[in-house]
Amino acid sequence: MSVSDRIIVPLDVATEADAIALIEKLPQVSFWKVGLELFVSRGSEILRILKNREKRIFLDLKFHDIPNTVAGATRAAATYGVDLITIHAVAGREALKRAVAASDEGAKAGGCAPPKLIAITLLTSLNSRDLAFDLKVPIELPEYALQMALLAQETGLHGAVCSPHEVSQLRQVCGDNFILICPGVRPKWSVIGDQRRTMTPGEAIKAGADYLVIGRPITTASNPLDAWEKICDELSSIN
Ligand SMILES: O=c1ccn([C@@H]2O[C@H](COP(=O)(O)O)[C@@H](O)[C@H]2O)c(=O)[nH]1
Repeated sequence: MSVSDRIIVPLDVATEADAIALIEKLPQVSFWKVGLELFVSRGSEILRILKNREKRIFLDLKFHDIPNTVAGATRAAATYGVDLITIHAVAGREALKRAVAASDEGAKAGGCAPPKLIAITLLTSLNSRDLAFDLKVPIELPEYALQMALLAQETGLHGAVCSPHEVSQLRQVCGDNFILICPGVRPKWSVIGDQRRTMTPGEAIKAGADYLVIGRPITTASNPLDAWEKICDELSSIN
């Protein structure tokens, strides 16, 4: 896989027209992420658009609900023939197990390959202080992220989303076949914004990430293609 195939760019926009404009500005991007904003505002049409253009799709709707609802949502999502689907690990063991079974059912119904199911460990917009004082979770953040990843692995999910800060430990414990995806990636020249656990693209890949999700540093740049190429150059120069 080339370095550019390891960068997933989110379509965090409100309309298909804005999404298509972005896709056309960045023809080299092979992997796009559809998240809550676009899916809630426009529904599944964007998935058809991306498939027609032979793009890979990360459907990042972060399901978090009771087991029956998570299973139903995963079954429906799996009918679209997307590559990756996210579920919050904190939905719990039963919800994760039910999602695994439902994903196969959905893919069968849709006549497509089943997606890889990816657990959210802890949002990259949260830091240790948020975890301890606001969420009242009494364990250290890296240990919490690891436990969420292990729960996902035990229940049959294929990978996890974590920040670049935890990825090396998760790689060591979960092994090479567990897909690790890192948002919270910021080139040195970009603005950090609402992300709290960040590293540069090179650092995140060196730490063990399979894929990087990089949005605003590319999508809000005055020239998105230049920003994308700068990041690809940084990644090509690491050994
Ligand atoms: O823990 C998480 C899980 C998902 N995301 C998503 O990734 C992108 C990041 O975009 P940036 O503009 O690079 O911050 C965004 O779509 C999030 O919904 C995440 O950031 N952290």
